[in-house]
Amino acid sequence: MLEIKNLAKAFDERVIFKDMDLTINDGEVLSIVGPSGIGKTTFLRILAGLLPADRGELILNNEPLDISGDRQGAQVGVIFQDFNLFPQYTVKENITLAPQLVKKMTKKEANANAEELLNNLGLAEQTNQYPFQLSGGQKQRVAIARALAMKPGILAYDEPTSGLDAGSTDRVINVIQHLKEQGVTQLIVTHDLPFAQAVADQTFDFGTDVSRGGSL
Ligand SMILES: Nc1ncnc2c1ncn2[C@@H]1O[C@H](COP(=O)(O)OP(=O)(O)OP(=O)(O)O)[C@@H](O)[C@H]1O
Repeated sequence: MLEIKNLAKAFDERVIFKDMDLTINDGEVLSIVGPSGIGKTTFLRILAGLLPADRGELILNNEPLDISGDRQGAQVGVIFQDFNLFPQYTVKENITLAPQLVKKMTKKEANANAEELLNNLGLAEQTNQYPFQLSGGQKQRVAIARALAMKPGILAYDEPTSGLDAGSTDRVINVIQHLKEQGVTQLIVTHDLPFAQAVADQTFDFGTDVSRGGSL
């Protein structure tokens, strides 16, 4: 379960959002919608531990997450729009490197874990390929597998259907539903309202469900 309490962020005195309260239960899919420039990516970067919040709490499975913008650990898995795969490594290496370095998994454990994830995500044939050899949808699923390999408490996506055709969007919906059945808690930032309606148990409107303006 992720609990967000009284979270606030300003850039140079300009309050992007404040009084943000939200709870996502285990295995739930939450979509975050709202107009361009309203603060969705800023929130995602705070959740990912890449940007500091000015106040508030993030509590994942009863453990407080650091909100200083310098978090260690991989409690939140994020799939960014450009996927950030390592171009010089194969699909399997992309998925097994961090678990060995950060989670201290043995190579054997990391490989077994990667193979299971690749099978589940329909990527078995791509195991030894490099990112440049993959389609956009395949790259995205590798990014999902890489995030899941770190066994995060929550998986978050930034605009996962942007640039995808209808068939690929359906595939993303299937992957999210499959992970939901396995109990993975997921948060999705999206502009795509039909997609949000198709996958989400709960929708948070960043335009209306947080306060902004004034001072912190
Ligand atoms: N590092 C920064 N310094 C100052 N202002 C910033 C910074 N990052 C974002 N902003 C501002 O914060 C506001 C929210 O931006 P953000 O990218 O979070 O919006 P968004 O809802 O994700 O938009 P979009 O849907 O277009 O991606 C914008 O006005 C943006 O200009």
